[in-house]
Amino acid sequence: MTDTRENDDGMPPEADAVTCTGLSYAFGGSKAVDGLDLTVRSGEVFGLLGPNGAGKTTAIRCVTTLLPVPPGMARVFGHDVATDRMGVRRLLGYVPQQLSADASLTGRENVSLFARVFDVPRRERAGRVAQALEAVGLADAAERMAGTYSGGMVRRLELAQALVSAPRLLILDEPTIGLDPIARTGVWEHIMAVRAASGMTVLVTTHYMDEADQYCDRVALMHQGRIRALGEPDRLTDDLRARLGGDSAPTLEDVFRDVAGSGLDDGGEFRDVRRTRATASRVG
Ligand SMILES: Nc1ncnc2c1ncn2[C@@H]1O[C@H](COP(=O)(O)OP(=O)(O)OP(=O)(O)O)[C@@H](O)[C@H]1O
Repeated sequence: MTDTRENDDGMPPEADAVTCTGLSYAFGGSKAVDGLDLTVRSGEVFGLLGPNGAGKTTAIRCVTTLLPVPPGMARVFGHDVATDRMGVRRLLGYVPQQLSADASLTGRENVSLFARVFDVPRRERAGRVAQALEAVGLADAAERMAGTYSGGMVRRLELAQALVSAPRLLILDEPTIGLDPIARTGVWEHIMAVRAASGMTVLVTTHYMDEADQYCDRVALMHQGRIRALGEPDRLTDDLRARLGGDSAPTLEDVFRDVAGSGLDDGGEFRDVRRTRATASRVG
């Protein structure tokens, strides 16, 4: 029997979270995103991977409505980003690379600010703010100024800001850049716990291949504005292993080097973090 139920946004429940069809964006004459075809399924953790300059942030900014694209190129749960910007924005939580936490406010005040900006109903605000802080492990630090937080705590605070509007799609642009390995694991553990509890879809950009391998259901490998490979991390590495033969044990980074070819070095190394966020020092 056909399922005729609709969500609050009037879309059928099975609509994919993100659909990009020939998504392109140019700065002047230079194409940053060049014909991206991509589907992020509802409920999955999807990683958009690539070195500096691959076009990840530009693609994300098109999907979040921050950069204008023509109709038909990108949809969020069926809403066209060009013709239904508010419909799209209501469904999104977005954590950009740039800092969004205010050092002179407490953790709770920072999240409350977002609750007001995102129009969380007044009577629900305090509860939702507390819930978001709890979800990222900051309940005990909620009354401290954000300027006293570590880099990992600031990143989790930004996650709480995005979660307070209970988005169906959480978009994170390089959520762990500039953090030490322990803080990176902490951020991911909270992302995965929230996703497990809420079933929300997560779209994340990263150039840390190991994180994508560990946490993403599917990944797209992006280079010079185009997707070079797409699939489950294990499937991508298995395919390369089958091609290489012998005792090879390729990683996702090997898959990337294989599909990107020699052009990879033109676009920067994965570990060449040009714009390390240095979160703690900048917010303090
Ligand atoms: N505002 C802008 N004006 C001009 N060119 C830009 C602008 N933003 C990005 N670009 C260019 O577009 C291309 C893609 O950049 P983008 O930031 O999307 O890549 P990225 O994969 O997110 O890399 P990074 O991890 O460094 O942010 C790069 O060549 C970049 O120099």
